[in-house]
Amino acid sequence: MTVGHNEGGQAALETLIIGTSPATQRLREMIRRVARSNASVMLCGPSGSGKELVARAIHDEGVRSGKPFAAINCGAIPGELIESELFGHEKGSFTGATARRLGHFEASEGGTVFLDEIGDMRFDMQVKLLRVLEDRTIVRVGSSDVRHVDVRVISATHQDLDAAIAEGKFREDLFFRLGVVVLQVPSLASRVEDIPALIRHFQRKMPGEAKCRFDDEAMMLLMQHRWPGNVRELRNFVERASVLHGGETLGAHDVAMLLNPTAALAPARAVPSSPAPVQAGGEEFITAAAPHAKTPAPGRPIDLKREIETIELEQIHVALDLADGIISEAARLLTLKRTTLIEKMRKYGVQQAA
Ligand SMILES: Nc1ncnc2c1ncn2[C@@H]1O[C@H](COP(=O)(O)OP(=O)(O)OP(=O)(O)O)[C@@H](O)[C@H]1O
Repeated sequence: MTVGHNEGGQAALETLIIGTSPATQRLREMIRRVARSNASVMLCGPSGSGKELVARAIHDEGVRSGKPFAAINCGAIPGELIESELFGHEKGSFTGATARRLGHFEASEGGTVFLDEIGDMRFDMQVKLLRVLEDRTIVRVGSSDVRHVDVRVISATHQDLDAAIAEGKFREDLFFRLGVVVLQVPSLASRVEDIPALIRHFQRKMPGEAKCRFDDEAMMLLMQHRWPGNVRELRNFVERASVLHGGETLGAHDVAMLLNPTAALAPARAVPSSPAPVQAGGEEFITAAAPHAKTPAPGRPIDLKREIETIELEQIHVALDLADGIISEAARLLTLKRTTLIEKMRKYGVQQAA
């Protein structure tokens, strides 16, 4: 469960939402506009794209900034507890309710409640939330007193709520109430120009770690990666790179390895997840999965040569690990001539084991 309270903190939007891509500039502009109003905002976007950060930014930029901000992950709270989490309960209202407890709506009076993963909210709870949005009142569990609350509601989802509405799992009237303004938070793949600035930002936030640098090819590879985990994945990548390569300048092959950390665990991990060994020309070899052969994002060009080189480099590392660095053995696994493998290793700057 994610619950956080923030008593203000007026960071400039540019230092909070990092990036200069057109998509990020538009997003900041929308944040400024909605922050001036009190309207309910629904944030849509893939996991790790920064929806919670945007919710905090809307709160911090608006008149409620000095008041509490509570973030609640609706998907992480058991269905039977969510009502009490949000609206509170009276002592003895259910087993375990040993004392009266304020819910987040009352505790955040004057501020903002951020309901993350709203698509996971149970249908019966959706009805109760709708009443809060319509009347601005809550009723604690075990009480009949109706209490007025002054709270702004921001919600977020990475799910297709249209489909959930069509299947009868999400109330359409609640959707309209929650999404007076619907903001799309873009995926990282659709704003790759932000990547260098985001890397610097995350490096600054890791004061204990020596920074690593990325050469031009490494940066190009980072900008071509699909980032299925979005900014969260990039943050984890920067952390991994700093821990393993602090103070170094990384090239494309280092980045390829860091982007696919399980390859470094071969043979213990990479091989079992690969398809079973197959026989070809009387020789057994491993058909390794192609971890970077991903579905392209709609409308984005694919640099096929670079994709293939990334996969090739990863598989060279996997084979070398499997072969304990013995090049002739790695070449056999890759069904390459030894000299061809050495040529490829030179091309990618892969060191031969001492
Ligand atoms: N534009 C940005 N500038 C700086 N940091 C960012 C940006 N976007 C996202 N982040 C960081 O990326 C991480 C993931 O963001 P966040 O938790 O807000 O994503 P989310 O969309 O709410 O994810 P989920 O759907 O899984 O809850 C956080 O550490 C957040 O601070």
